[in-house]
Amino acid sequence: MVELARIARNDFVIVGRAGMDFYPDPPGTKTEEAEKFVASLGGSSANIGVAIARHGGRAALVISVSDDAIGRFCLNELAKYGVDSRHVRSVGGEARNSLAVVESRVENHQSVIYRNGAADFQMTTEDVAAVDFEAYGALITTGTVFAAEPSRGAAFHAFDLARKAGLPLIFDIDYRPYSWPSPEIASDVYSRAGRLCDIVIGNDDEFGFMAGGKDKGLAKARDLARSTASIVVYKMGEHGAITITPDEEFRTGIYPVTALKPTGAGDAFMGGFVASLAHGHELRDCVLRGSASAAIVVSRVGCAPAMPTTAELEAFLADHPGPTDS
Ligand SMILES: Nc1ncnc2c1ncn2[C@@H]1O[C@H](COP(=O)(O)OP(=O)(O)O)[C@@H](O)[C@H]1O
Ligand SMILES: O=C(O)C[C@@H](O)[C@H](O)C(=O)COP(=O)(O)O
Repeated sequence: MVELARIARNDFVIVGRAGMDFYPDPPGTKTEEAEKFVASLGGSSANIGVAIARHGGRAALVISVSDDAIGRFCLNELAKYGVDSRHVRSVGGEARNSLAVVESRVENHQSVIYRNGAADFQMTTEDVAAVDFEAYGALITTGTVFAAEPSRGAAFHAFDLARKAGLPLIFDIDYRPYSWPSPEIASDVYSRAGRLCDIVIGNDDEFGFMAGGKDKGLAKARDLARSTASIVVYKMGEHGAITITPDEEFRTGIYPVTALKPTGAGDAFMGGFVASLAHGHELRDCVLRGSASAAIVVSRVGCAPAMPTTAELEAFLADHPGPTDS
């Protein structure tokens, strides 16, 4: 385990992906009936980068995007949000950027994600070797990066280099079943990656996949906190979260809101959580501020554009009657 204090630098390097999201417009429209779509930046790692930037932190993405109009859209959007793209490589050939069509509705919600020949899987060990990890306060990885080569090897190489540079490793399990060759490989690779990390965050389904069965997910989370991780957050959507450290375990509730859609919650949670750690809040407050950030995002259209600033988060916390009992 490394010192988590370095997170206070509030300067994060994020290994993962950026994509384009399409939202059927107006909110509530079903995709199959849509005539108009609003486009915004997506991809869970990019969403986390935006969340951190909105909270006043610095975020740099280590990713590859397609060398075409969609990849350039992602680069333009990253610049607009103040997310550093100096480590982004554009890849040519047949690789295509991740594209998500995400409905702004809760009932019968549909998200369709196109990841055929995904450009982000083209990230190489050379790409990560070019990063000066010493310059950052912590590394964040979203787990889909481990689903295929060469990005799997590249992400493990980034772990090695970041660890040598003394960075805490923060892992969002981010399980996208369709990106993996099989659930067994996902479970093996996730377990290997999870054991290397200091902070592991995922929802109940994701820990279940890591453990090889939903009923074993919480035990897996506890096992990580007992053996290798300093903080594990086991999220349960509308049922809140269980936070586990080597010394304690506590439950937290959610901030009820009128949700417009279920997506983006995990990315907002991660951004709000790490930003709060960087600002020196107590662990329980970090979890609650992550949860409140997620509540704000599910009540707005989009994921990246919905991420709250710290001022918006403070205003939300001041107005809201408080989290549900856990
Ligand atoms: N409908 C909701 N209303 C308020 N908060 C929510 C809602 N859904 C999720 N959250 C918050 O977001 C956090 C992360 O949600 P979760 O669904 O577990 O993430 P993921 O996007 O990774 O599936 C939860 O722990 C909770 O605090
Ligand atoms: O991460 C993706 O590839 C999908 C995103 O582009 C999209 O913004 C989204 O739906 C994020 O929400 P999540 O699925 O709850 O992470």
